[in-house]
Parts: sequence; C-alpha cells; structure tokens
Amino acid sequence: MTTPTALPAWNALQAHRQEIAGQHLRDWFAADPQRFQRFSLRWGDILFDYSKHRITDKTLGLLLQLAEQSGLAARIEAMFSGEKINVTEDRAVLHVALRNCSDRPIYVDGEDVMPAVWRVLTQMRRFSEQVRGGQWRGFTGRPITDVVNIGIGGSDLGPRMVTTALTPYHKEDLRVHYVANVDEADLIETLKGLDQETTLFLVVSKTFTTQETMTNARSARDWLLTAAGGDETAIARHFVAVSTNRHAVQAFGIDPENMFEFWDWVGGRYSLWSAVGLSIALAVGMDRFEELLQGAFEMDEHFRTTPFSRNLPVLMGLLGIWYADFFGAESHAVLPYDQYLRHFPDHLQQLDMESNGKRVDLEGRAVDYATGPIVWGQPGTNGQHSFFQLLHQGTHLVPCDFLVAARSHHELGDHHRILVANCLAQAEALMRGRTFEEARAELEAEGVPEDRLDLLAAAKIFPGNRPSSLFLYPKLTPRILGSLIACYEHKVFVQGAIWNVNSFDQMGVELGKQLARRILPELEGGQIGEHDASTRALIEVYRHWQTRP
Ligand SMILES: O=P(O)(O)OC[C@H]1O[C@H](O)[C@H](O)[C@@H](O)[C@@H]1O
Repeated sequence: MTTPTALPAWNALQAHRQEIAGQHLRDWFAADPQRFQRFSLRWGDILFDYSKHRITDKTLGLLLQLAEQSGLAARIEAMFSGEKINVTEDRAVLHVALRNCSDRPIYVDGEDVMPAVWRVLTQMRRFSEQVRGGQWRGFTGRPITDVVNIGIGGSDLGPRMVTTALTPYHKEDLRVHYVANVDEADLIETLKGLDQETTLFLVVSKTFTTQETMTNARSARDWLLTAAGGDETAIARHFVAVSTNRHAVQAFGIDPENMFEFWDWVGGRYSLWSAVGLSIALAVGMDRFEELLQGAFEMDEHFRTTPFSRNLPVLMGLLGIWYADFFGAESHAVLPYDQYLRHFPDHLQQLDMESNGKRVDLEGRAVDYATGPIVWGQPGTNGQHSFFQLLHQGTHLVPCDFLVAARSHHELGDHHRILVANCLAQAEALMRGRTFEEARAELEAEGVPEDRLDLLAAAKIFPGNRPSSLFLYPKLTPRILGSLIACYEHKVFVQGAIWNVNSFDQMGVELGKQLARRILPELEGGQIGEHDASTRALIEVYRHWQTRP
C-alpha cells in the first residue's frame, strides 16, 4: 500500500493549494451562478450542499484522483466482501452485514454470516415485543417501566445517541436510561426514583470484561438483590446481556437464554446496528429499529456502487483530507441544528477519533502527514452563543458540518423556522464574511462617531472563506438517521483508506487501562511500585486524605 504523500495527486494538490491561496469563496459564488448545482448532491431525501467549500472543479478532480490512486475502490470491495482488513486484530469489518437488507450472502472464513444476523434480529424482536407489551414481568410479576443500558464507549454512545434522536417515536410508559461512567454518581443518580421490581438492566459489552461496565453491573445486581431479599432467581427477570463473550456472561450469572450475541467482526463503535442497539429497539420498537437499518443499508449500497464523483461519503472524506492535510486544519465541528441530535457529536467523536486517531500506517511506519481530526460540536443554536466567535473570527480554520431538518416533529409557533434561519445564516456568514469597508459603512449608517469607526470596523471584520457542508432533509426519521450515521461511518472509512491507517483497532486506549490496574491496589493501601515522582506523590496524597475525617 502506498503512502498517500507519494501519490502524484498529493503533490498536485499541494501545488493547487498554493494556486488558490488568495481566492475567496464569495467571489467564486459571484462568478458562478451554477456553483450550488455543481457542488451539491441530492441523494434520496438527503440534500448535501458542499458548495461552501474551498474547492473548484480542479480541486475536486485532484481529490478524486487521490481517491483513485490510493486504491480506495479495492478497499471498499475488501470491506464488503468480508476480508480481514482489520490487520492488527486479524478480523473482518462487517457492520454492513448487520443491516444487509438484500439477499446477498456475506462470508467470513467461508461461512455466510447472514443467518446468524437474522437469528439475533428475530430474538430482539421477540424480546422487545414482550417487554413493550408488558408480558415480560419482573420478579414480583409487574411489567417493566424502566430500562437501564449499562455499557461504555461503543456500547453506550451509539445507542444513547440514536435513542435520544428518536425520542418522538418512544413508547411513553417505557423509559430508557444509560449508565456508562464508573463514577458511582452515574449509577446512583440514574437509579434514584427507579423501582427494582420494574427495572430491566441491559449489560452491554463486546468483551464483557470492561472494568467500568462490570463494576456498574455488579452494583446494579446488588441493588436488585437488596429488594429481592437476596433471591438470585430474580436476576433472570431483570438482567440481559449483549456480548460476544458467552463464557463471561455466564460467569457473571446471567442466563445464556437472556444473552444477545454479536461477533468479533463488529467493531464497538460500529455496533449500534447489532444487538448493542437493543435499548433502541425497546424504546422505539423493532419496526422502527429495522427502518434505521434500512436507511443505513441504502447508504451502504450508495457507497458501494456510486462513482466517486457523486458518492456522498467519498466526497465528505475527501473534503476532510483537503483541510486536514493541505490547510493544516486540526479539528472538525459537527453542528446539528436539532435538539434530538444533541448526542451526535459525542458518537462521532468515538467513531472518528478512535478510528482514525492513528500515527502509524498499515505497514507500521510512523506517518508524516495529518490523520484524523479532533471532532467536536454542539447542537445549534446553543453553540452560536459560545464558541461560534472562534469559528468566525478566531485564528483557526475549522471546517463545519451543519445538519438540519426542514420539518420538526412538533408545531410550536415559529420555533423551527427560527432554528433553520439561524443554521443557514451561520453557514452563509462563515462563507461570505464581512469586509472592513462593509463593516465601516454599517457603522457609519448607525451614526458611530468618526473617531471610533476604524477601530470598531476592524473588530467587526469577518474574514469569511470558512468552509462548511450542510445536510438538509425533510424530517429526522429512523430511516434518514440510519443513512446519516452510515454516511459518517463510510466517510471515516474513506479517510482511513487514503491515510493508509487501520481504522478498526484502538490500541491507544490500552496503556491507561493497564496502568489503572496497577494503581488500583496501591490506592487501596498496597505497596506503591515504580512510578514517576508525580504519580507517586498523587497516590500518597490520595491515601493520606482517605484517613482524614
Ligand atoms: O463493549 P466493550 O467491550 O465493553 O468495550 C467498550 C469500549 O471500550 C474500549 O476501551 C474501546 O476503546 C471501545 O472501542 C469500546 O467501545
């Protein structure tokens, strides 16, 4: 596999970057009435506007060449056909199989995985219908009113984000909660007001060894048993597990009958489509969950079969590379103008940063180009009243993604119109900016005294030329949401393929875990082992403060 910087298109892009250095998006728009038509894409019910990017036809041509030269097409084919592209863990990467709504078989090691996928989907349907229909009863015979998903990382963020996004579709008398943090405050605050007799726990962990999840699950089990008078048979009515590790599930005391399986070819941050999404199915019902899968499947088909020049995730991926590697942009903001998508940036942080936050390539060589960006964001309009200042006038270039629905799930005065107006206005302002002359003229018209005009006008300059994409769709339905999430997954794939990194392992999370295992007994009073002076002193002070009243 070639390092991207050695590809002819990479050098050409570097030269081209210099070529367009002094040029401004507002002039490009003024000179070309067709700019929006040329740089936007209508895919089903999703409109993707990428005309407010620092690109010309030539830029796009070169970026597409980069994709071709890097062998992206073969990489896509390798993923969809079950090749073990996660080379360090020697695993296939097949979240696409979880939403394969076609009758195409998908093979891993010569075995079609689809029958197992369908079996678990059927199990999820049966179980969620029982719980939602009130037939599944707690240990005293009462129906379930509250579901608590215990999991962290991919076993939390995806399901939490989707469940929140689909709030308008929830069954009203079944509440779904999420506990992730090992900080006891998370579990304690969640359990406040819940009733042991009517609470169902989903212990969700791919490995079933994650310290935070196991600790929370044990405390939840104790909480249940206190109310059940220590009767362990109650556990079967109140605990189900979602995992790849049957053995550990049994060892924890959860009946294998109550286990929902998934497989090592599903990465944690790509797992919401599997039984890891059980909390989603409980909240919105299995029909809606399957609509979510359908939306993702449609995006998969688009990604797999559409020429790169009209391929949504490919375009997104290439635009990200353009800024990360040729403009030095270090971060990427995701700004959903949708309160229900408030956890979308959190999910994308894990998806993108755990996938492409890598410093060695597929051959183990340290890379000398930028890889995955720092992803961050908040729902609009809230962000406008805090960090948008920096987006507009700061010294950093931050490419932004705006997401907004044309219609709300509610009708309340002109709220939604105001929301949309703000979203479009922010993208426009970032792009066009405001010149010194414009600012000065406005101030003059407002009657600002002559001696303050220059100073104020200087402060009111917006350089503009700041890039953004915008997704517009009719309404946030399960299907649209499925397509959007899958689109971001594939965008991450495209970038990882071009950067020549393994987007599917996460070695960077291990070292801290190992050291925490060493430090834990030292905090409990054991002998303090080898540490740097800082860590040792912190352990000592911690221990000292345990003895203070
Ligand atoms: O699902 P689990 O095995 O409990 O893993 C939960 C999370 O923890 C790990 O540290 C990984 O970094 C994540 O990718 C994973 O999603």
